[in-house]
Amino acid sequence: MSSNLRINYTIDPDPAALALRAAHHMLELAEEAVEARGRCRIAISGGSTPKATFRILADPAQPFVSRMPWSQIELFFVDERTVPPDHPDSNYRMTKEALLDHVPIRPEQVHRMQGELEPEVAAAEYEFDLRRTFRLEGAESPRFDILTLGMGPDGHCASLFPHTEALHEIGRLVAANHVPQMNTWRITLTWPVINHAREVFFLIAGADKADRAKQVFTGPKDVETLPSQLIWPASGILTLLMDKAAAAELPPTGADGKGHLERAR
Ligand SMILES: O=C(O)[C@H](O)[C@@H](O)[C@H](O)[C@H](O)COP(=O)(O)O
Repeated sequence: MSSNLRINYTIDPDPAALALRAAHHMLELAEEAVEARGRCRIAISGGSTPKATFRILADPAQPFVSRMPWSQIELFFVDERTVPPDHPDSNYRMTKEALLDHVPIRPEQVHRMQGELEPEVAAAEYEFDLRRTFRLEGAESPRFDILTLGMGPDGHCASLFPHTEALHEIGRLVAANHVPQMNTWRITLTWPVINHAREVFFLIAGADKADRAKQVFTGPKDVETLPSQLIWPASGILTLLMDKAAAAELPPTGADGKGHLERAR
C-alpha cells in the first residue's frame, strides 16, 4: 500500500455540472474496465447526491444509455439502510427508480444488500454473495473496478459513522454497524474492502460539507471523528468530484481545473 495518498480533485460550479461530470467519469472508468478485463464491477453509495448522476446515466437524451457497457456491468452496493427494498430510505429503491428501471441491466447483474433482514444476517448474506461472485478464497478481498462514495456533513462515508464499531472492523468484508447517533443499524462494506477497489471516488456537493471536507482532506488524522479519512486506496490515489460549495475551503484548482493534495501516512 502506498505510503502517501495523492488526492486529485475537481470543482464544478453547481450540483448539475457535478452530476454530469460524475456520469462521464463513470463511463470512462467502465469502458477502461471492460477493455482491460471484459467486465466492470461497480459498488455504489446511496444518499441524495448520486441520484442526479444516476438520472443522467438513465436519460435517453444523454449518451450514456447507449454508451455504457451495461451488459458487462455488475452492480453492487457500498452500504444500505436496514429497511425493505421498497422503503423510501432504501438505497436500492433510489437506485432502481433513478437508474435500474431505465437502462438495459438484468436483475441478475445487480447485487442488492438485503436490508429487510436482521442486520447481522444481512451482512453475512452479502459477504457470502461477494465471496461467491468474486470466487474469493481465505482472506482475499473483492476488488471492485469502481467504487463511489459520498460524504456526510459529519465526515462519514459508506455507513462508517463517527465513533461506531465498524470503523474497527478489518476481518470481515461486510459489517452490520449500529449507529447510535441515528438510532439505527446499517449494512456497510468495511474500509479495507473499499480501499482495495481499483478506482475510488467521492462525490460531494453542498455547503454543509465544506468545513468537514477541509478537515477530512487537509486536516490532522482523526479517523474516529472523521471516518472518511480511512479511505486510502491501495493505488495511493483518491479522486474527489465536488461542487463549488462543498470545495469552498479547499485550495483553488490549477489552470487545468484540477486540484491536488498529498497526505502522508
Ligand atoms: O446510505 C447512504 O446515505 C450513503 O451511502 C452515505 O454514506 C452517503 O454517501 C452520505 O451520507 C452522503 O449522502 P448525500 O449524498 O445525501 O449527502
